[in-house]
Amino acid sequence: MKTKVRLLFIGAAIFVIYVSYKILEPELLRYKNAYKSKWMSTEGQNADEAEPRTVATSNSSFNREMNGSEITKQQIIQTMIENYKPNFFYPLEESPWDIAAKWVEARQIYPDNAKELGAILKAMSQGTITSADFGQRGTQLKLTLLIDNAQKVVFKPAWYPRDYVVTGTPYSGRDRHNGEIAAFYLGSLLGLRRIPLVIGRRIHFEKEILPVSTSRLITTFFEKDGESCFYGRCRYCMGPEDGVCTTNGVIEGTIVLWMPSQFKLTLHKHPWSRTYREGVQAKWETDDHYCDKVKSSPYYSTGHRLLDIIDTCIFDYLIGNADRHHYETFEGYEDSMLIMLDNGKSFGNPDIDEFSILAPLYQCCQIRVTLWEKLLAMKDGILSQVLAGILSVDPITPILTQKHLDALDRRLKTVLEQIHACIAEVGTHALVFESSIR
Ligand SMILES: Nc1ncnc2c1ncn2[C@@H]1O[C@H](COP(=O)(O)OP(=O)(O)OP(=O)(O)O)[C@@H](O)[C@H]1O
Ligand SMILES: [Mn+2]
Repeated sequence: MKTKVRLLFIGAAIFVIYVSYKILEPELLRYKNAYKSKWMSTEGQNADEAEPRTVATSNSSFNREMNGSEITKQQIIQTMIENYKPNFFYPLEESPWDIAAKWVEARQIYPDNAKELGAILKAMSQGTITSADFGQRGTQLKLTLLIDNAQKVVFKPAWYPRDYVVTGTPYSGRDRHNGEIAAFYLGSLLGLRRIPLVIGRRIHFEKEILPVSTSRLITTFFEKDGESCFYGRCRYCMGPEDGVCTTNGVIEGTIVLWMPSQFKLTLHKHPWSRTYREGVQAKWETDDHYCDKVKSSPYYSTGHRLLDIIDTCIFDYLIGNADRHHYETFEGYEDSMLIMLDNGKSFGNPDIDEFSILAPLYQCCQIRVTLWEKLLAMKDGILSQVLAGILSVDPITPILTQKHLDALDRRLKTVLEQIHACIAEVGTHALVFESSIR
C-alpha cells in the first residue's frame, strides 16, 4: 500500500514538473539561444548590451492564436484589470473583518481571486471611526484607528502631492501614502499576497477624528492657517514642525488593515539592509560572494526565506523602496512568509532606478518560476496599464503619475534582463519550482 502511495506521489511530481517545463519551454529555449549567441556573436560585449535583443524577440507573443481567435494586448490588459480590480459592491455574508481575519495564513494574507476584497476595502474606507490614537511603533507619523468599534487599522497621512519628487538618499523623505496603495495592488498582480489590505481615505478631521481621539492624541493637536493639524507620537514626531494639517478640514491618507492579533510577529534584521550612514558600506555592498555567506545561516539555507527576500527585492526595486531594513514573519510558523509590511518609502523619484535594491537577486541568481511567469506576463507596457486601470477605482485616485507608471515598465525590463543574465550565468539553477522548496 505504502509503495503504491509513493509511486502515485512520484508520478504526480513528475507530471507537475513536466507540465511546468512545457509551459516554460519557449522562454527557456529563447534564453538558451540568447546565451549561445552571446558567446558566438557578441563576444566582447557585456551581457547588458546583448540583453535587449533577447527581450525584443518575444514581442509578438501577445498576438497569440487561441481557438482561432486573436487575443490582442488591449484585451489582455482589460481582462487583467477586471480580474484584479476590487469590486466594492460585492455582497458580504458576514462581517468584513471576520472574513479578512479568516483569510490570513502562514504564506498569504488574502487568497487569490478574493471576491470579497473590494467590499472589505470599502468598509475600511467608509466605516465609522470609533476611536483614534497615535500609532505605537515605528519612526513615521501614523494614527491607530478603530473602525465600527471592531477593527483596528493604521492611518498613514499624506505628506506630498502626487508629483512631488523626493531627492537625496534612496531612503530619503517621509512616507508616501499613495505608494502603499500602488504597492498593495502590485503585490496582488505579482501573486505576492503578503501585504495587509490597503485603501485610500479622506477623513474630516473635526467630525471624524476629534470627537473620538484619546486625550494623549489630543495633546498633539494644533492649528495652522485655520486648518487642524497633529504631530502624534513616533521617533520623528518631535512637535508641530513634524505635523500634518488638513486641507479644507480634510486629511487624506491610507488605511492599512491590522493583522489578526493571534498572529504574533517576529522581527528580523534584513541581511541586505543599508547602513544608513553616508560613506559606510554594508558587507553586501563590498562582497560579491555575500549570498553564500547568507546561505550559510540556517535561516536561509533551506525553505522559503531567501526566496521570499528575492521576491521582495524585485517588488521593492519596481516600487523604488530602498528602506527594507528589517522584516517580520509570523511567530510559530516555520514556513511563514516574509510579510511585506510598510511600503511607504516607495514611488519617491520616477527618474531614479536604484539597482542596488536588486542585490539579493543579482548576488544569489535565483528566482521562483511562479514570480518570473508573472513578471513576463506584465512586460512591454502591460504592467503600467493594468496597474493604472486598477488604481483608478481607489477613493483617492489618481494614485500614481504617468512618470511613476512608466518607471514601473522600465524597471520591469531591467528585472527581466537581470533574470536572463542569471540564467545565462548559472543556467536553469536560477529557476526554482515551488514544489522543490523544502
Ligand atoms: N497592518 C499591520 N498589522 C500588524 N502590525 C503592523 C501593521 N502595520 C504595522 N505593524 C507593526 O508596526 C510596526 C511599524 O509599522 P511601519 O513599519 O509601517 O512603521 P514605520 O514608522 O514606517 O516604521 P519604520 O520606521 O521602522 O520603517 C511594524 O513593524 C509592525 O510590527
Ligand atoms: Mn517605514
